[in-house]
Amino acid sequence: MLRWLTAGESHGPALVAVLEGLPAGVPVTSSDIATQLARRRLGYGRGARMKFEQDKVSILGGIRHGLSLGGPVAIEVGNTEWPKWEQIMSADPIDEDVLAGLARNAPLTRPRPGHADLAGMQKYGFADARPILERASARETAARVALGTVAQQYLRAVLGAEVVSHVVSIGEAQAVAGPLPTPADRDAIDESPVRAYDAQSTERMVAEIEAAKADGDTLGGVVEVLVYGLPPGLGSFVHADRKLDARLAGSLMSIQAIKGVEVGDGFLTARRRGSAAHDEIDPTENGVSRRSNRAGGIEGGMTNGEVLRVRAAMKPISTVPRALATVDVSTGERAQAIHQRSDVCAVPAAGVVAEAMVALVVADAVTEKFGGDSVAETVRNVQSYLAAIAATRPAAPAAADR
Ligand SMILES: Cc1cc2nc3c(=O)[nH]c(=O)nc-3n(C[C@H](O)[C@H](O)[C@H](O)COP(=O)(O)O)c2cc1C
Ligand SMILES: C=C(O[C@@H]1CC(C(=O)O)=C[C@@H](OP(=O)(O)O)[C@H]1O)C(=O)O
Repeated sequence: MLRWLTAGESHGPALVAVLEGLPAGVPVTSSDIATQLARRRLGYGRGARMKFEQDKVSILGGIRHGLSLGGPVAIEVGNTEWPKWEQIMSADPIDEDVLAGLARNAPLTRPRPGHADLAGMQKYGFADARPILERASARETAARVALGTVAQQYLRAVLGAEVVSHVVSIGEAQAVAGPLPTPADRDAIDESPVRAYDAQSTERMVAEIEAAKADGDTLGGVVEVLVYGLPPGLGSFVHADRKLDARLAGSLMSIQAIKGVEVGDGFLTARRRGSAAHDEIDPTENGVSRRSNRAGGIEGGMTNGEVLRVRAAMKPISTVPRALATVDVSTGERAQAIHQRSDVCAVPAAGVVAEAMVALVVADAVTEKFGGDSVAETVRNVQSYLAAIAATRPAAPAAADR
């Protein structure tokens, strides 16, 4: 079993992340993590903060000389913005007069519709949105991406599995239909400013973001995550909390601003007849083959050996420059919601975060199925299972379209 936790605020000194349950021998370096964190920062439509802030990675425990030790892995992602916020976000009490003199510390009393502000202020008893937005902020996703990097390294080491993501739509700009991207397409996707798979979609999505920005508006969209190289049988049908599709949906939905999740063809499948909804199976000389992968690689809460395919829908950013109507909680009067700087669209970044969440959930399911205190032991267990099911394994994953 893998367990993980993050802590830290958006403008605090650092985010911290802990991953427990990882076997010994997984290759991980701080530069692997920094590379993934840099991918999360990219993307057309992100706000000013992405340009001037850096993610400062330190591995604090669980790794020695580039390999995991079997104990909890602890990672710190420093917020380089911290010096500007040191007094406002100080853990220790600060002199009231000093605080009162800081313009940035003025209470935020005009909650943004769509953000955590108002319900959070009510729930935790604050008259200021600052203590709410600091933790609700998607800054926390940097810690998730750090953990996801470790999970991806584990999946690669024990199964040779690879996680890929791309942006399917931004606002009304939808990617053109075509074959699914593979791990070989990863660099090309990252070179697209919106992390779309083809140049034509990139151009339309960039134009969509530019139009929203010019209108003082924001945008959401849909990302897709694919995992190549998974064996059949991860997850289970036997109980609600062991179903892999349910676990993937929950973890994707836990990403800030994600409001919908699809497994395989998802909502489209609901419109089809049964004869056109499933993936027919043929025997082959060395295993089986499926004619399609509409199920997205999951049947009965378990992987079936096809490419795992899930989508997550992100709502538009709620800090809308053309500010939305709200109430000033200090006066009870009508007001316009807080707006300072903000992202116009963070869908490309959300795809990188979604990769991390999928990697963590799948890695957890792999530890359950194959156990092992070291990578070598897990690999032995994987090999023995694969040999036992050789006759009914997919010989080659079915082709599917985006
Ligand atoms: C990568 C990423 C960046 C985000 N950037 C912003 C932002 O700049 N401004 C904003 O208001 N919301 C942003 N959000 C969304 C908010 O964090 C989110 O809407 C808020 O925490 C409320 O949670 P909910 O939308 O899940 O209900 C971002 C989300 C992600 C995943
Ligand atoms: C800092 C990050 O994202 C932040 C997520 C976020 C939000 O409300 O979720 C709001 C913005 O922060 P600020 O209000 O300080 O400009 C984003 O920049 C990050 O992703 O590293």
